Amino acid sequence: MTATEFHTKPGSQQNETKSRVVLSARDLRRDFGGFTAVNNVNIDVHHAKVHALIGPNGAGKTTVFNLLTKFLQPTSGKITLLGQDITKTAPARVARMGLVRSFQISAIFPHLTVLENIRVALQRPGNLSTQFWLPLSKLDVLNDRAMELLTSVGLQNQCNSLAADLSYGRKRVLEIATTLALDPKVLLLDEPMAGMGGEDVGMVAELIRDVAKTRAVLMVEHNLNVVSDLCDHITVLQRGEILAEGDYATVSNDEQVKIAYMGTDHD
Ligand SMILES: Nc1ncnc2c1ncn2[C@@H]1O[C@H](COP(=O)(O)OP(=O)(O)OP(=O)(O)O)[C@@H](O)[C@H]1O
Repeated sequence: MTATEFHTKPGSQQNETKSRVVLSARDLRRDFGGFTAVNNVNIDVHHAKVHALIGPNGAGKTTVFNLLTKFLQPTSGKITLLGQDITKTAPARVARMGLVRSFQISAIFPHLTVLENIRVALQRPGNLSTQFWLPLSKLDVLNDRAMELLTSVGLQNQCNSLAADLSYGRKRVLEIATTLALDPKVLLLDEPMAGMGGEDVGMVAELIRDVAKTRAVLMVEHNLNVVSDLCDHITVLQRGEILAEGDYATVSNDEQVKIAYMGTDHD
């Protein structure tokens, strides 16, 4: 199976046990002028699960991400985070409430070391941002926590390397680690495997699996091998609306999904 073909994977069905919803969207809609990019979208993201948002180009995945993180305001609908209505809440406040979005590799400071990158990220939740005028050495209190975080993502041996010198995959791991410094309850990842080779994909998939043991992960992902291996629940979008949802076995067996992906109704 190639990464873009949607085939049934025998034995890939996973039990979807009833669990706690931490992020939900109801009747989400977003218009751009006269064009409706997202319509009637309902999503429930569960604690300790990996949820994928997939669909062909232009399906509305990025728009849904921007709506959930409040970078875009919905035309209508309701978004709830940890039981609180965030439909009209500003993005910065939503992030402080625990909904954190990964900003790809560009979010890393390339000329700081790996450890310094994490220390900078740790300043935010620790209210140390007002201490920017202090010398970096004053931030040594953060080293223990930073090393703990780096160890948890397997970057402890690169702690003194410049971020710029890391491999592409490790840069992505570092970037995810900087988001973990905010201790998110829900982590949104936009194409975390984009541009990666097989070995790096395996490393980042392992990290995401680990991260999702204690928080919800919602990810846009084009690589269907990754989706089938990693994701507990999948929402398939097409032309801004939900085409199918369920575990991988369910959506991969859905005739509408096969047609959307293959442009045909046979395997
Ligand atoms: N700011 C905007 N103004 C007008 N149209 C927009 C805007 N943002 C997105 N769209 C349109 O909304 C539709 C959904 O776009 P979106 O980027 O959400 O899709 P996507 O599923 O993320 O696509 P891709 O996989 O190609 O990134 C597209 O037709 C796009 O052209």
